[in-house]
Amino acid sequence: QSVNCPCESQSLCRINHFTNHREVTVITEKKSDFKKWTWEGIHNVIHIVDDTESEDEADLMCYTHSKKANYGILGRSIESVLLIILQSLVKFQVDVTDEVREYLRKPTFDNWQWDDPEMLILLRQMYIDLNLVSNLNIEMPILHNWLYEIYRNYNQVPFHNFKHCFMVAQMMYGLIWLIDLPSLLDDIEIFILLTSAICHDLDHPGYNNAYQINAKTELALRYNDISPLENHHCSVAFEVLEKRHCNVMRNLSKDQYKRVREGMIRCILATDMAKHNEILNNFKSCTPSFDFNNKDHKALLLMVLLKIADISNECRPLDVAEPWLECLLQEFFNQSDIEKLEGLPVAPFMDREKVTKSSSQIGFIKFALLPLFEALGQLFPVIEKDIIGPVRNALEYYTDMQRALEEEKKKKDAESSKNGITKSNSQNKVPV
Ligand SMILES: Nc1nc2c(ncn2[C@@H]2O[C@H](COP(=O)(O)O)[C@@H](O)[C@H]2O)c(=O)[nH]1
Ligand SMILES: [Zn+2]
Repeated sequence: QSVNCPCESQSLCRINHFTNHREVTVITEKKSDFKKWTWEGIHNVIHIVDDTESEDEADLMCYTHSKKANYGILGRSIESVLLIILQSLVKFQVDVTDEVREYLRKPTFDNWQWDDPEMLILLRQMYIDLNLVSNLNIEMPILHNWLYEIYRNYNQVPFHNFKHCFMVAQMMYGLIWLIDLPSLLDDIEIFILLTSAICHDLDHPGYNNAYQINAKTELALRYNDISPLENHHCSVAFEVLEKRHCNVMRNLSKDQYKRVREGMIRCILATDMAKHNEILNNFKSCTPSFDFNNKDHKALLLMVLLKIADISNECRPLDVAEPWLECLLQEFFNQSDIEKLEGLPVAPFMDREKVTKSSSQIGFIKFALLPLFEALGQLFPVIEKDIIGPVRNALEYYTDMQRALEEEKKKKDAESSKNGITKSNSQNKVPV
């Protein structure tokens, strides 16, 4: 399912067949606006608070010369990054209404109604409304710089992009309020949860760990095949945070910084689905006697919360969740197409010949999603109605869809045999 890409950069598009073409067109249309912006002009407009001016200049310039490998430039033109920065600059001045602040806490939040600069503003609002800005003494210009940098470091791939980062953060934010976590955890733990959610897929290339390992990519070699992607996301997160002008932790004590770093590393590494059952089983064994004074229990809780936020699309309304599934399948198919071309192993759940929306979701919801959500529900029954309920509905929806597909296949098979076509000749396969 390759797409004719309107942009000129064929080499990037080979990797990113599924770039958001609407956005590409919009950006191409707006390209002329950017002619008047010079790098120097941009640099003056963005109030970067930093003592190491020359380093910043180099950082900004890396877009034009692609000095760094990937780091958020996959499938994205320099103009698109600038557009976002400029729009956000204007919008960061804007206050978010009480109505939107309330809506932002709901799992029914619809990301498709919001553009990227608006999402940056909403992320900022989360830090404000959780009192992290005031209690952890986060300076507003630094928070802005950090958010731009986060935005820049997500690639424009079909699923693991900035919108996914936003949605995971938004679900985490919703859970924090729904469970009333500020009454159970301290500011540092809340900061770990939200910041890990924002950083957890930084610079994702759109190809999973299996691909990294089988294709012996730079990341697999660097991390010895051990969660290469999650190690990379985490490493990029701290690279960004280490820049003085982006260091939202710069007013924390050494001890607080250490806690944040340990917590974020633990949470982000936990998002590797290969560790799913191990983490779930550990969590289930501690929930009957969960103790908020026990460090290990709390560490597990934080990991489970991030994992839940990460895979939570199916607890969204159907019109929000289904486009996300389409994005995920696009990314899967993109990978399996390349794997076939390169002669690498192809996972059946990524193969366009074998997978449908329903087959993909039934297994995932039954065996990965629900067991995890229900384990958290044991500890916090308050999530039953708004979080677990919609997942059960989604399972029903996809089960019906699968049944309908099978019925259709049976009918077609019967028709074929009536017309003398043998079953093995039939092309109407229902993928499993
Ligand atoms: N079949 C589905 N797989 C899903 C869905 N949501 C997530 N996932 C898988 O889990 C990982 C999550 O980790 P991430 O950190 O990479 O985002 C993701 O890559 C998918 O493989 C879903 O709704 N259906
Ligand atoms: Zn993710």
